[in-house]
Amino acid sequence: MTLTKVSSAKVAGGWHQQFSHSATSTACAMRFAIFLPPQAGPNNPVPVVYWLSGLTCTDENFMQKAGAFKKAAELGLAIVAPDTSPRGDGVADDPEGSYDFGLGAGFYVNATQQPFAKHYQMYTYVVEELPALIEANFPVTSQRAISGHSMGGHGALMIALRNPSLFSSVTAFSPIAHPTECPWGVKAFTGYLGEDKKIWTQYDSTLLMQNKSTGPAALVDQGDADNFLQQQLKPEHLQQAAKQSGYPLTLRMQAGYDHSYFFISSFIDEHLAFHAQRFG
Ligand SMILES: CC(=O)Oc1ccc2c(C)cc(=O)oc2c1
Repeated sequence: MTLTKVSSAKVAGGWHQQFSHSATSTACAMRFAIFLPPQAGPNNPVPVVYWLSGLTCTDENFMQKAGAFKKAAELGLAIVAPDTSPRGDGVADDPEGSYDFGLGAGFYVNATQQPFAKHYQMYTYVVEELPALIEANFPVTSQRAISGHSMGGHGALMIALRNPSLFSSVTAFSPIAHPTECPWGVKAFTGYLGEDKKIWTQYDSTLLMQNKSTGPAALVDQGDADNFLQQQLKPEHLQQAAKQSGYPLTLRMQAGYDHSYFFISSFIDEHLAFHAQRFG
């Protein structure tokens, strides 16, 4: 598999790089960003934290705004940030061009509906194709954790819950915690997965957590001044699910924080430390 280097810059003693490659799962060129800490090398492979971004984002938002590099360098963690949807000529978009469906809004599911099914296979891309590519081409171990924001927080929780042997821990900022019961989720799942709500359940963190008493340790931070909290995010549903099943979830309400990267940058060090502790 050929990787094309798009950019490279030294940061925090390590390297931030962007690559594009031809992806099989999404049948198009995909771009991702990677941070390699200074200690990563052929004789010292490091664990990887996968970061899933939110609506409208690309591989760039987290890398430019989260302020994660110094802590990741200190802890010896690589970070990989994929794009949030397939893109390019021939990739279907929302005919209305909205920000919450289509390009930049893949929701980390495998679409079954036309015209999205050909390219919108973000679940397989993130769970299978990207980690295989990263582990074949960079000095990393097969130890993985996953984290994300909003739509990406939904993706991180859902992917960790469905793949407990692949991810040792999961953290999320402001996740869309119960997508089958909020407007963003209902719109995306109807468009990508169709009307059958039974199919939706496999992609809903709250419904998955309700039925699991064990799995990757989970940490969720949610700002209480987030404009999307009540209508879209519903973290209390996730907490109730964890209470019901006994799942190891820590949900922290953070006073005064909103939905932005100011919030993420305030707590990202703690999320990286949470993952590092579970890598051991
Ligand atoms: C860079 C940035 O602020 O990203 C951002 C802004 C808003 C949202 C919303 C509203 C939802 C989401 O899933 O992600 C997201 C990301």
